[in-house]
Amino acid sequence: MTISCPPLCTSLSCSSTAMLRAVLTDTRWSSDQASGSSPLTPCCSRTAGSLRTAVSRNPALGAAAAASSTSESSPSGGSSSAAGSEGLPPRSAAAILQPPLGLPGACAAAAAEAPGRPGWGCPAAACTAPGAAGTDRDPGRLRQGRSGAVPLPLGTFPPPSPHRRGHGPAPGTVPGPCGRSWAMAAGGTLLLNLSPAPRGRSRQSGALKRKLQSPNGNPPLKRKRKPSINTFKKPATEVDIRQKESSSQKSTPKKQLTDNQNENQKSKPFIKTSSLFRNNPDIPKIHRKAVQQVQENVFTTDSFSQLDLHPHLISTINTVLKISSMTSVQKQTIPVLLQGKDALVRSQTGSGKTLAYGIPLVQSLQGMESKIQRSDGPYALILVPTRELALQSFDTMQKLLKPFAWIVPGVLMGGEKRKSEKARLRKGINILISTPGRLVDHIKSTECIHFRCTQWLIIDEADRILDLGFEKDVTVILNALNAERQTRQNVLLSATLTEGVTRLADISLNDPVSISIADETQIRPASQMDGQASSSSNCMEQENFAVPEKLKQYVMVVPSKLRLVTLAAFILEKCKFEKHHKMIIFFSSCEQVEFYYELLLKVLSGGLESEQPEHSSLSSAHLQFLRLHGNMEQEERTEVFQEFLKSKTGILLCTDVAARGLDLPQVTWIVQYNAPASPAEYIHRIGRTARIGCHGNSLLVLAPSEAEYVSLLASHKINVSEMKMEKVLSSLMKDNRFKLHRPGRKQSCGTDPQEVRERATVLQTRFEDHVHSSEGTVRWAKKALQSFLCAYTTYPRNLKHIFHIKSLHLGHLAKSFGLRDAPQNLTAFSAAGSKKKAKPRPKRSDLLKKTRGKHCLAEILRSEYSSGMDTGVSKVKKKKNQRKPGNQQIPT
Ligand SMILES: Nc1ncnc2c1ncn2[C@@H]1O[C@H](COP(=O)(O)OP(=O)(O)OP(=O)(O)O)[C@@H](O)[C@H]1O
Repeated sequence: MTISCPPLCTSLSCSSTAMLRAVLTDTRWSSDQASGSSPLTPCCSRTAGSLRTAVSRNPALGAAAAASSTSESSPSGGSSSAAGSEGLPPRSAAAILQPPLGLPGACAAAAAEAPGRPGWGCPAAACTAPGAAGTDRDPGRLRQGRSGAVPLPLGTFPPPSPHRRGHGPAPGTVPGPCGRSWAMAAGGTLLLNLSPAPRGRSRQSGALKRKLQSPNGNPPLKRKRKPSINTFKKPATEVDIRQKESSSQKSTPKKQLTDNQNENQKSKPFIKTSSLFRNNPDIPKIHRKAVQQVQENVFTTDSFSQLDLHPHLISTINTVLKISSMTSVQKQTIPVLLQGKDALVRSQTGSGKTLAYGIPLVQSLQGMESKIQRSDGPYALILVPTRELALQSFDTMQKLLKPFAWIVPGVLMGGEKRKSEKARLRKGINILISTPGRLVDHIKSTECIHFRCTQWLIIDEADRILDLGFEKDVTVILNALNAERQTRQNVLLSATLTEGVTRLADISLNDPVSISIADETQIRPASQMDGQASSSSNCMEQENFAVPEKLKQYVMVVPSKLRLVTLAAFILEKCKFEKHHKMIIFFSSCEQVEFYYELLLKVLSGGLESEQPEHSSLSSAHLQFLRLHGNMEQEERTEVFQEFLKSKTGILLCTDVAARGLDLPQVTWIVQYNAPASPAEYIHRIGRTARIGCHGNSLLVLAPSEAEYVSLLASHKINVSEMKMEKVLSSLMKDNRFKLHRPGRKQSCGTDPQEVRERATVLQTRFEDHVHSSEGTVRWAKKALQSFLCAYTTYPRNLKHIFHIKSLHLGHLAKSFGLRDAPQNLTAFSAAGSKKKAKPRPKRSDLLKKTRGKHCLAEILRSEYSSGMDTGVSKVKKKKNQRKPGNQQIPT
């Protein structure tokens, strides 16, 4: 069978598509040609490069970070910590990560504007782009800024900066564009401080700013507090917290304090605990259109025996897999594939797509005229994006092949010794399941691998395989297949077949049948598809994905400072007090997973109880934490996967490595602690629960500045209900480990909001105490925070208005990593040991060439899915002592 490709479509601008087309028309595409064309790589390079350059070249980072700190624990008098939350306008994380004003070439919003995805705008262009206007690197703004303060009529408020939505103004100030403050001056005139604040004059301008913020001309209270000598050494006691809380309750607004009152404050004992509940941005009202979700009928009443299948195969399905009737996608897909046709299959998560291709594959292979020999090599190639999914698919194929023992399945997935994989390939594998990276590695280095008999190519999670920068790998694989055999049956599957896949399908599938369970016309023959090519791609552009019927979706808007305690309260509520829950929590980077795993384990699971024997009777022994991410040793990764697969309860902290395809039974809650990069990824993450007709729940945690994400989901017909943070926090009332002991206080009943806050503060203090218990843990927290910021810059351009690094408040964020202050040395990890002088910002073309910067971000994204051969990323070793935060080696 020859794959006939349609004439070259001019609308296919994507280079990868062109590559693939060339491959599929049997033009041999050299890997050299292919190598430069992955759009992801240069963008990663650019983003990470920009970030690294910005961070490492900015000598003022420490000062900038200090200015954004929010903790009350730091000494005041000119020290860092007061500014962020207690009076001065918050400094965004972008400011910390960006080059200083006035440096050559520092015009662009380096970190913030630098994209990590194909098609993102060039950083140089960003200085004139609307998104960049209003930053303090905007040349236009600078010129304007030199004119100094601009009086506005009374009551005239400046328009809020698009990137500071939801941040409430500090007392006496209104945050303005460019991260500057609008101050209420005497006489009721609003003054905009537009001075660009050159570095040498920052103290002066800071003083001016403080004066402007204080109506009586006095510097704000924070600046007048007496510094503590023993800032971080003495752990906070509950008495400290109580005093802190009561003083904060009684205190009048800062701007109304007289000097006398300030003196009183000075005499109070130093309090180390942060003010979790003050100066948080308002939680915006969630406006969401009630949308009709796309829903599919998962089940049919038709049994497998209605199909023309081998009786042993039917009995295996019934007895080994314990399945009797077909799901909709199976009913639609199996007959099509049995007819030898190509197919493009879309059906909701957990609807049985694996068997939809597995059953016809086994049926066709077992019935081949000349019996399959092991030495024939692969008859079928199944590509999947992750190792765990490879293992899972292998497991399913093994079960299906039970009665047909002469057909040998095998898996190549990285992380295993290449030698043993080669030996297995030499012996012969008839159904080869692999991740693309690992297969390419073998194509290049294993002589015995061949595809002379390969008649099936199945790409599961096809959209993911393409958008992860695997195009190059897929190109190499298709080249290898085409070189040895021209005819093949091709199948692409996913719950979210996006536009990119449709383009690939147009060129890679031969007269395919498009099967989409949610569509009204569920099966469209290839002939109809040809005539409707454009409408088909329009349908994909719309990207309305089906959501399992019994899945309840929630969203919770939580200010950055409160994220960690709220997550902890949620875990306690579901997994300790309600019990019988099995939960998956998604984070945006491997470092965060490692960090939060240790932290939650220590603080919630009673790891600290040895240090606090009085609480040992309140052990949370039921909480079983596990973690899974791409930087773990494969052996441990498999162990964790198997353990979570079999367990009935537990909490798995993971990256998107677990987002696709994994069928983990009895998962009741999916928590997305960091929002996914696209609605498609949202669908896959939540799809780890409510599978095959079961019930399930999901919770998406958003910052106030990210609340608009809800509308975005609604535009894809995804409905979420709001869950209130206060309600989640109130579950801390059930855990007396976090009770603040006040002498003479009666046992409270119900949920006194003040007591909830006290308990949240106690819990936050526990987190902070643990993080600050050693230098290693502090460094680890900073590294996790840095990786979060790095990942934050990779949101695609069309989501930048929601997830913009400029919207983040570094000091507040630091709290959610258990840090008492905004970190002052985020450069440490990228510039450690480097004594190079600050260089002018490299040109974009240079950034594209640089590989060092590329590694940072590319590894964050790709290490999750790598072949396991050559990442160069520091692996999390299995040995216990190497996992201890204190022993953590920070890669430079
Ligand atoms: N006909 C059926 N009846 C009952 N259960 C089934 C049937 N077919 C498959 N299953 C079970 O449904 C679960 C989900 O199947 P599968 O993993 O293939 O879903 P999927 O559609 O590939 O999901 P995802 O899109 O997340 O990859 C599995 O546990 C599988 O054993």
